[in-house]
Amino acid sequence: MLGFVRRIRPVKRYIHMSTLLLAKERAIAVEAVLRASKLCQTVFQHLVSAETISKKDKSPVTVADYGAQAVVNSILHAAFPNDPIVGEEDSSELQQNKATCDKVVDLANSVVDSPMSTDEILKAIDLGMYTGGPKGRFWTLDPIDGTKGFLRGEQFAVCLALIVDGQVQLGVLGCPNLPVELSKPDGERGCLFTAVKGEGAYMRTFASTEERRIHVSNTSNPADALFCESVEAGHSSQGDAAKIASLLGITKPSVRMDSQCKYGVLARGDADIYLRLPVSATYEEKIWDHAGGSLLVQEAGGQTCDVYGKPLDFSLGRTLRANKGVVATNGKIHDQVMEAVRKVLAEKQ
Ligand SMILES: Nc1ncnc2c1ncn2[C@@H]1O[C@H](COP(=O)(O)O)[C@@H](OP(=O)(O)O)[C@H]1O
Ligand SMILES: [Mg+2]
Ligand SMILES: [Mg+2]
Ligand SMILES: [Mg+2]
Repeated sequence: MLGFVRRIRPVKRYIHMSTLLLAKERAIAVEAVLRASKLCQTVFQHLVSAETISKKDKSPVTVADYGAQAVVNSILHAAFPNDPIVGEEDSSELQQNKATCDKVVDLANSVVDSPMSTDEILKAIDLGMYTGGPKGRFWTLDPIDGTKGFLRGEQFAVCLALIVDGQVQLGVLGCPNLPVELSKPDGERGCLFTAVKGEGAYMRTFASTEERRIHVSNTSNPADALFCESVEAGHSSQGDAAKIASLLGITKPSVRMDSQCKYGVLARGDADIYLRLPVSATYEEKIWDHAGGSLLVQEAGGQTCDVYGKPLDFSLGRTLRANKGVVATNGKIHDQVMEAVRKVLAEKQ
């Protein structure tokens, strides 16, 4: 029994008034994601320098990854002690590095109400070692999705979702660097997306608790579509994406963006398609990279599936091993997009 988490005081609730289902889960998840997002912002301000970026030194993101996982897991465990967690990180490497570990402890304690010891923080991180699967309820956490974007000072997201009997029921994405309006990159940043299955998708800014319902775009001609894809060529085949775009008659360049922020911009209608096309035959997508984002797009009126048109299957453990890649659209152009995806993949056979 992890007695330490009882010391964390109940968190303030920000519940959308019409939310009936999973109200407590939603409120706790939002609070946990906001606190972890704050930790990530602190790390970026204090630990990321031009030198870090030029040397491809990943240590700041390592500190933020562990710190954010410790914070979210401890808040979840205090509120829902019986819920297992599938988290991306575990503490094994951290235990070998005292200097990094000390930084993680200080950071995590800067955003929780009651300080935790080193041992408590390591235990909180390792609450994330659950294997997932088809039965019961569990959370899945990506403490920083888009680690490369984080280091570049671009997009990243703290991503949390609740899965019950293999179905994603709740998703919360904290996107600290995402412009509130994509067309105003120098304007306000910091967006929090929330979706509960059957209850729609919502967005608020970090600065305000007021939520607004969001919807996918109305684009019905694929040629007019704006599509988004990863920045990293190793995560999604940009060549295949370009061929699919060309088949659809799309002439606008893609929006390249790290992390599940892509699902957020699609859900609020700023983009029409998100393509994630497999680069390697063996890579299995991780459930924490897609659970929250895919629910968000569906609840905003869009559609998601893999490159073969199969629904994403979150019931098989820590990865989406029955799926390959991801296609998400505003729904209205889904069939045309899938036809183009099939053609391009068939040409590769
Ligand atoms: N070969 C690969 N194909 C697809 N995704 C990959 C990959 N290697 C790593 N990733 C995942 O891509 C995620 C980032 O997605 P994106 O490219 O959309 O920003 C990473 O999440 P982390 O940054 O949390 O590790 C990682 O899990
Ligand atoms: Mg990730
Ligand atoms: Mg991550
Ligand atoms: Mg990672």
